[in-house]
Amino acid sequence: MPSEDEPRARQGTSDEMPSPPDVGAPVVEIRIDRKSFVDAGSGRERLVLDRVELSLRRAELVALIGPSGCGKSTLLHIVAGLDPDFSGRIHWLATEYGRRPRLGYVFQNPRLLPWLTLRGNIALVLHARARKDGRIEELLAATDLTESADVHANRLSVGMQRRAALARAFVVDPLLLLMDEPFVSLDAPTAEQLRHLLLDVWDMRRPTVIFVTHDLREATLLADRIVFLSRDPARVIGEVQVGIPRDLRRDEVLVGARHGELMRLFKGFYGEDRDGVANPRHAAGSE
Ligand SMILES: Nc1ncnc2c1ncn2[C@@H]1O[C@H](COP(=O)(O)OP(=O)(O)OP(=O)(O)O)[C@@H](O)[C@H]1O
Repeated sequence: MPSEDEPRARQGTSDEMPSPPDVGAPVVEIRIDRKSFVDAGSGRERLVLDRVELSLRRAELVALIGPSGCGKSTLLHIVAGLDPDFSGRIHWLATEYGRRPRLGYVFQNPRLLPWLTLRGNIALVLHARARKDGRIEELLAATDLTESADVHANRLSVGMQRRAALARAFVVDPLLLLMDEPFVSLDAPTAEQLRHLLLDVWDMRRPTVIFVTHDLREATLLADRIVFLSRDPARVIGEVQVGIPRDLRRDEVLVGARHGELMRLFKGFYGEDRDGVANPRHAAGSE
């Protein structure tokens, strides 16, 4: 694993491949010079993110991998504007006056309001006019939830709640979608089904996506590019283009072979035990 003192390397070498042809102009340049938290116990300041730089392009899917607790969720929060307490700059390039664009956010926990129906949860994020323009029905159909639309959220299965969270994130037609381990702790077949569903729904509008995962195979299947973070503090220690053409992502043999190749890179960063990165708790059945 590269030591903290080594200069940050954009790794890839033999794994370097050009971006997919339909990846477009830059959407955002993320530069986090420093992000720290005050430790509640000791009262000391702890540096979590240190000089993290990353840019995302239109219609690009980027996976963020790093050790548990290294600061991945913190990074997403900063990009989403949920945590303004950092030094650096989130530079939006695809909107007028550099305004933050429409964002979708899929949290680890679906965070549905239990007293509302599934449709009500999705409608909640929309203006009144947009509730009537057919997009809710479109997303319900795309996520195979039409028949459950009037069921209260607390009566939905976990898999259905995750699908509803996807529908709610996509319904605002985001320019950028942030996802924090969206399929964590699902059983392996349900998680795989949802990954494919994500690709289908993504294909309808093709937003830029950045998602956190501990699962290298999930990153290989879904992402165009994988960014690897170190811990204490988190820095970008490498990135790689996955290089699987989008129309071949369902080819299990191809994905499996590329996963094997990328695993060598992964072990180079995190070592054999990969403690806290490919934690079985997070990456059920995939390593
Ligand atoms: N509000 C907060 N106050 C103090 N410390 C925090 C706060 N939020 C996060 N932290 C700490 O910052 C570090 C990074 O947390 P973060 O949740 O971003 O990590 P992560 O990489 O997403 O973790 P995981 O992979 O386990 O989900 C952790 O040590 C965490 O305890």
